[in-house]
Amino acid sequence: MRILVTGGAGYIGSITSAELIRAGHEVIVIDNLYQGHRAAVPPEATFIQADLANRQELSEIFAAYPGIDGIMHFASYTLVGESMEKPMLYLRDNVTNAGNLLEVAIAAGVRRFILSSTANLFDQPERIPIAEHERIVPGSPYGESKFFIERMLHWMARIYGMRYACLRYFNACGDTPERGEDHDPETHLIPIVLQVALGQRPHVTIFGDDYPTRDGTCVRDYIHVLDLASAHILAMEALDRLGERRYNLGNGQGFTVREVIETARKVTGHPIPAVVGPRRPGDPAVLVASSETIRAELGWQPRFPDLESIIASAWEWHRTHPHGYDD
Ligand SMILES: NC(=O)c1ccc[n+]([C@@H]2O[C@H](COP(=O)([O-])OP(=O)(O)OC[C@H]3O[C@@H](n4cnc5c(N)ncnc54)[C@H](O)[C@@H]3O)[C@@H](O)[C@H]2O)c1
Ligand SMILES: O=c1ccn([C@@H]2O[C@H](COP(=O)(O)OP(=O)(O)O[C@H]3O[C@H](CO)[C@@H](O)[C@H](O)[C@H]3O)[C@@H](O)[C@H]2O)c(=O)[nH]1
Repeated sequence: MRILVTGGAGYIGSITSAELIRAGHEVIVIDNLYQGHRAAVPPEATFIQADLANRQELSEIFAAYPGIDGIMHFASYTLVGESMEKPMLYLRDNVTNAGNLLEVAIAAGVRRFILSSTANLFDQPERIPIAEHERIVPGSPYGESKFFIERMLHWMARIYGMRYACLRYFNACGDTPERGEDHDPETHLIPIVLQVALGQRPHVTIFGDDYPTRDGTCVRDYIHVLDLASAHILAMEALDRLGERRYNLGNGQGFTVREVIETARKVTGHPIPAVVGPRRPGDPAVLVASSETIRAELGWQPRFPDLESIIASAWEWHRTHPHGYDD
């Protein structure tokens, strides 16, 4: 298939692009390099530097590259914490950019779409692990923006026959030997912890230790980026028979912030000092996925179920790329 990947110079998009190419698909990447890196885009992919805010330019791209079979939409503002400080970047820009993309794609006849959605749809889960039928309560403007895009897709399906899957990732992490997580500023827990191990930060700050969890720190479900990539490819290849789907994607096991730091100490052999700070607004206490639906419907199986192997894969990339793609 000829797949358009928005955000394909970013962390998850670039690794998924490489996996798509390995599976025999053709990849066209659109990225404005706001967070992405040109060097992360696989050399076999076509790269177009463009901003989804520019609908005219998007139309020109679809005209220049006819016959796109499907879209994987990763490009987004992505941070829960930032969305509590700059809500309109999320509520306006994330939604408008997705709307531009969908409108142009539909006009060009594209009818397959995979959305990077999020666990942040579930701020107050009644049951853990969280299944797809859990009540949706976005935890932040970020989560709300993804929920709105999910609803947009629903109407595009009803009105234009769009086939789509919303993949609600829990915490993406881990790297491959060639590509890794390199954000500026970095806000995600695992890369921050590894920057401490590299001597680039004096310590990691734990955002709150008074949550109702086993050690007082937040529990998250950490899923390897290659397992996310395989879910995207399986879903894209199955969309014609699936129609309209939402899948929660995680390992089904939760780890506290303290457990992540402890595992990173074991993997790196570094003491990784940690200090406790205040809670970060927008963070729910516990997010753990039930991924039974995608396992049953698509035969998806995570290849990296344990935290130690996930952190080891991230450590390998960070150790060999201490300054990320700038090395
Ligand atoms: N990292 C996670 O744990 C996680 C969890 C759930 C969902 N997600 C979602 O997955 C997707 C990818 O996340 P990531 O961690 O790889 O983020 P990322 O920031 O590494 O990648 C996003 C890419 O999109 C590009 N981009 C942003 N706005 C753009 C625009 N207007 N036009 C063109 N390109 C633009 C950026 O330059 C970047 O390369 C996002 O949609 C995010 O919300 C991520
Ligand atoms: O310096 C840090 C950074 C993070 N945390 C905590 O570590 C956990 C994980 O945080 P982080 O790695 O920033 O990920 P999340 O905020 O959980 O968000 C990610 O996971 C969401 C789904 O759960 C996605 O939607 C987002 O895009 C993605 O950024 C949270 O409890 C944070 O409070 C710390 O204690 N200290």
